[in-house]
Amino acid sequence: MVVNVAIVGVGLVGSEFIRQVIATQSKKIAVVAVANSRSMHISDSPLVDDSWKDQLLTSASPFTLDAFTASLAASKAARPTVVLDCTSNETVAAYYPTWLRAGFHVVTPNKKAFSGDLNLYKEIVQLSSQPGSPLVYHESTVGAGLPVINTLNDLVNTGDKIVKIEGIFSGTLSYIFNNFSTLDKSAKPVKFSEVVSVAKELGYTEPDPRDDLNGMDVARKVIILGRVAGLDLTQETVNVENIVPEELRNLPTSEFMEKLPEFDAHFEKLNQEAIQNGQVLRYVGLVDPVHGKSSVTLARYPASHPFASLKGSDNIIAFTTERFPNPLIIQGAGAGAAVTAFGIYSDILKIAERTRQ
Ligand SMILES: NC(=O)C1=CN([C@@H]2O[C@H](COP(=O)(O)OP(=O)(O)OC[C@H]3O[C@@H](n4cnc5c(N)ncnc54)[C@H](OP(=O)(O)O)[C@@H]3O)[C@@H](O)[C@H]2O)C=CC1
Ligand SMILES: N[C@@H](CC=O)C(=O)O
Ligand code: NA
Repeated sequence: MVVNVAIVGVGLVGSEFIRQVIATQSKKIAVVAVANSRSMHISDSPLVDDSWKDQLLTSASPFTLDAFTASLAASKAARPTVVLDCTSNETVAAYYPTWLRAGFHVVTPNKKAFSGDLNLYKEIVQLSSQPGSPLVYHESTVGAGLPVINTLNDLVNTGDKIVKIEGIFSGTLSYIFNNFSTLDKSAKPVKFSEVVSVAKELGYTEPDPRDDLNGMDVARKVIILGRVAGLDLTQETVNVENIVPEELRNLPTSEFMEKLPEFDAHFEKLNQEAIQNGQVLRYVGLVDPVHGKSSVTLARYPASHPFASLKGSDNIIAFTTERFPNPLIIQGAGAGAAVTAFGIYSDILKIAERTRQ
């Protein structure tokens, strides 16, 4: 079945998703609406080229969630409609119950609804879990397009018992520490602030890189995985190590990037302490249902550990379960527009498949 897709948020990820749909000439997906924080463009026919960018730029329709939703009602009568949230906004995330009640499916890489208010999360699960109810997919909220949520759901739904989920869940922090903290003597030494700037330029970071460095992005992923595994995790119940120096925590984003070089020596000291012990620094998330101690920490690993040999912006997620005492491991690129859009694209194809008549 062809599904209509209405996108809120056409930045890096949203626009890459549209590019992939157009490039593959999808027969299952018709992108019919685009919006950013200022305006919206509702199209009479599916987008087939880049002209939506100009149409959105010159659109006279200001974006509001209510107006956007009302304009989708007509298209819903013709086809199933998926609202795709490609913002990182909490107000947009809090609107999912309204969309679900209106009969729209929801797909998103936005972590806020699944890692924020527990009541919102439970309401979304409840509204999307009745027979015939609209569907919610959020694969790209953890490990971008890597099949992490799907695998965890399969483990849980088939009755496996989760013992531990441990990994490097941040493409940004993986990239930063893989390059900054290495035992490879042939690698060119880099300054911490330089490697953060490159991660931002490559599109791995959150709009404000402090949302990665303060551990909140990883904590959100730990909370999402914990909740899918059946735990009522919240930001209060996950222990998070914030590595943003105190002095930089309340500055505007641009000033933060300007001042970060002043703290290069601090990060280099941490790095040298690890390296002199034959270890590297890695920023690691842990879901621990057995001991109830889920956490995010900057830890040290010896060269022999799988976390020490990661490359690029790869994520690694190890599920230890009753059936997999030797962990089931998923590894690969966990950030960047292309792989995040891939996760969204495959989620929407699942909805197209499940709504086939
Ligand atoms: N980049 C990555 O590697 C990954 C990203 N993600 C997630 O994907 C999502 C999108 O990331 P990315 O594309 O990099 O972000 P960008 O900042 O590039 O784009 C965000 C888009 O959302 C729009 N937007 C923001 N607030 C609102 C609002 N209140 N109402 C309507 N539109 C709004 C922005 O519009 P405007 O331009 O007008 O502000 C912009 O179009 C985030 O949730 C991120 O966490 C997940 C996995 C990996
Ligand atoms: N900033 C995040 C993007 C994906 O969630 C990351 O680096 O992993
Ligand atoms: Na994923």
